[in-house]
Amino acid sequence: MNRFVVVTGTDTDVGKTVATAALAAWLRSRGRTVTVDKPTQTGVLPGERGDIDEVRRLAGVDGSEGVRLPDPMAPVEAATRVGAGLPTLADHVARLRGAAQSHDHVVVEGAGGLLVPLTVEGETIADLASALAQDGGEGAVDVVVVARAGLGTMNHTLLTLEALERRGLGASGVIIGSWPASAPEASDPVLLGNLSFFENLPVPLLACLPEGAGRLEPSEFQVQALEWFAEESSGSASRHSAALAQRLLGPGTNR
Ligand SMILES: Nc1ncnc2c1ncn2[C@@H]1O[C@H](COP(=O)(O)OP(=O)(O)OP(=O)(O)O)[C@@H](O)[C@H]1O
Ligand SMILES: C[C@H](N)[C@H](N)CCCCCC(=O)O
Ligand SMILES: [Mg+2]
Repeated sequence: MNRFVVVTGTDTDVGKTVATAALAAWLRSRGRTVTVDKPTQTGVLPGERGDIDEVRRLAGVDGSEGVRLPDPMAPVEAATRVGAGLPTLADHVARLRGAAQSHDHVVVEGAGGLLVPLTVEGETIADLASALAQDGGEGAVDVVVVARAGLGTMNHTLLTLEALERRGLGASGVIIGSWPASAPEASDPVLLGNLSFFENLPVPLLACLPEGAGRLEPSEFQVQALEWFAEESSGSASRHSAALAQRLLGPGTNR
């Protein structure tokens, strides 16, 4: 069973945090112990609420941060601005492996998109996923890509999948971070086309999170998260989370 789920995105602000919370809530509902980690949290002051606090609130799981920096920028630049250091890749791996000792799954949320440098040496969340995979053996890591629903997402999604592939890290699937409310795909040809694009990717569309999901009450969020990852074809998209469920939860648990 896979231990680490690395949640990356096609960009910043695509819904990684809500997707991380939804994945954590889904795993928890399946009886798994889950923790979440944000290796580099930028744009948040000490005492303010960061992405992990949001995931904690929505999904009811515990969590950790590798480093927190106040400027809303990429990690290396944010660290330079305040003269702070950054954890090394080995520091991140050690912290995450520590978290994995006491949890069935560690869900890791990157900062921005796949190739944003997280360390002074320029390593990215893709390098972190590779390091965890090497450490944990084959199949120890799932990489999930969160993508936008609207115009521009085809290019960003394909670039991200290609970059993963090039690094020998197949994506386990894609999550649409925020699908506009009230089924506008019926009247919006761009959304209709994008839905078909996502459904025909070589990797599964795992979930299509409704716009405003992060504003749901946590109890409701946790109930709905099960439906977002359900196998049935309903609502806006037919979803294919069976493979991920099997990898994360074991055989015969794809519902
Ligand atoms: N609790 C929330 N309620 C409503 N909207 C939210 C909430 N949290 C985030 N959003 C909005 O959802 C969108 C996606 O934000 P999110 O934090 O999920 O992005 P992200 O992909 O995690 O980016 P980052 O790289 O900063 O981690 C943003 O436009 C943000 O303003
Ligand atoms: C501050 C922001 N919300 C993220 N945490 C950091 C995003 C870095 C993106 C860098 C880039 O791709 O240009
Ligand atoms: Mg986030």
